[in-house]
Amino acid sequence: MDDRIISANLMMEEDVAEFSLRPRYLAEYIGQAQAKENLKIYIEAAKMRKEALDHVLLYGPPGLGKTTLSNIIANELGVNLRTTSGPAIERPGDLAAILTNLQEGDVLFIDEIHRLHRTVEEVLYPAMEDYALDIMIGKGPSARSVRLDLPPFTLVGATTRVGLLSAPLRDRFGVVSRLEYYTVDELSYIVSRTADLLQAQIIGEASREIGMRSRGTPRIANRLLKRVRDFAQVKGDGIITQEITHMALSNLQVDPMGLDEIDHKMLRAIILSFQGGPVGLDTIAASIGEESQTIEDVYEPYLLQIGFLQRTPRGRMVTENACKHLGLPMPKRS
Ligand SMILES: Nc1ncnc2c1ncn2[C@@H]1O[C@H](COP(=O)(O)OP(=O)(O)OP(=O)(O)O)[C@@H](O)[C@H]1O
Ligand SMILES: [Mg+2]
Repeated sequence: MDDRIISANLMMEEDVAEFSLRPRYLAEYIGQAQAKENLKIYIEAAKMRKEALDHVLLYGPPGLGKTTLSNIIANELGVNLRTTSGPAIERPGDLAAILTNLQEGDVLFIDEIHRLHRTVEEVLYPAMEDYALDIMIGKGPSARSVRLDLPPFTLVGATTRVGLLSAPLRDRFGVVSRLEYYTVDELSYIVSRTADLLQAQIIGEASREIGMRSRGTPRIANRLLKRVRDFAQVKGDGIITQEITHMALSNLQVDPMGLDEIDHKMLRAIILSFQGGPVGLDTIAASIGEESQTIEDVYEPYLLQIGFLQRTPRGRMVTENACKHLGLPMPKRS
């Protein structure tokens, strides 16, 4: 797990604190209008029919609110939530134990569902489709399969890498929602809301400033707010002003677009060493001493989103906007 201030990944000590900042109902959940509207209807319909909600797959970059939304789904349905994750379920029997303990209508949340073991995944197919569990009794030629009924339940799966999901698993979700990066307005609102919960005083411009530098990601917004609050307490009178925010964020080396040294290093390398690209991901990774996978999952998505980077069949290319932002001339390509 990386420890950049602008990492969208959850840091260890945030785990507990994050819990209390999580919105608990759809009405408190900011942004993601599309996903929210649809879910609201499906939840209401399921409740009217007194049926389990159809299985829901949530996907999108880290820190956008997948775990939060799964909690909300259970709350709105008024059912129990059982939480686990792909890598935590080691054997088919582990999943069978979880499934047989569910009560009617419950939500089972499987985080990082793309990391489920194949053998475990196969238990899930009949469970999702027919609310049934096929178990083998005996060994060798006398082995036979017995089918157990499960209570109707809702599987909520979350993943940052939907491309790694097998087709049979993906096809068994009735509702598939992609979470999008948040707008600056939405993030500013989230920052104000979190400040309220933390009983910190923040002025509107400061919320906006933090919103702008949060890479479209609520988790980053909340983290930056907490660090800025520290600065306000020590260097100011506790009130989070725009001035304090500027000072704190430049100390944290988060630039006005929310980019940090590693983003800078990567963009500069592409511009200065590779004429702006196209250049392969592995080559970029080697030249800045990072792993390709990390670049692809963590750094690159936001740079693509803001149009600083382009993916082409021959590799990554920087854009004119990226050069402008870094104050470098756009390289001439031969
Ligand atoms: N729509 C939202 N409104 C307000 N706060 C939000 C919203 N979405 C997320 N947050 C806040 O952002 C933080 C991160 O959200 P969450 O843990 O749900 O992200 P995630 O998508 O599950 O991330 P990961 O992929 O790392 O598991 C939470 O603390 C939550 O308070
Ligand atoms: Mg999560």
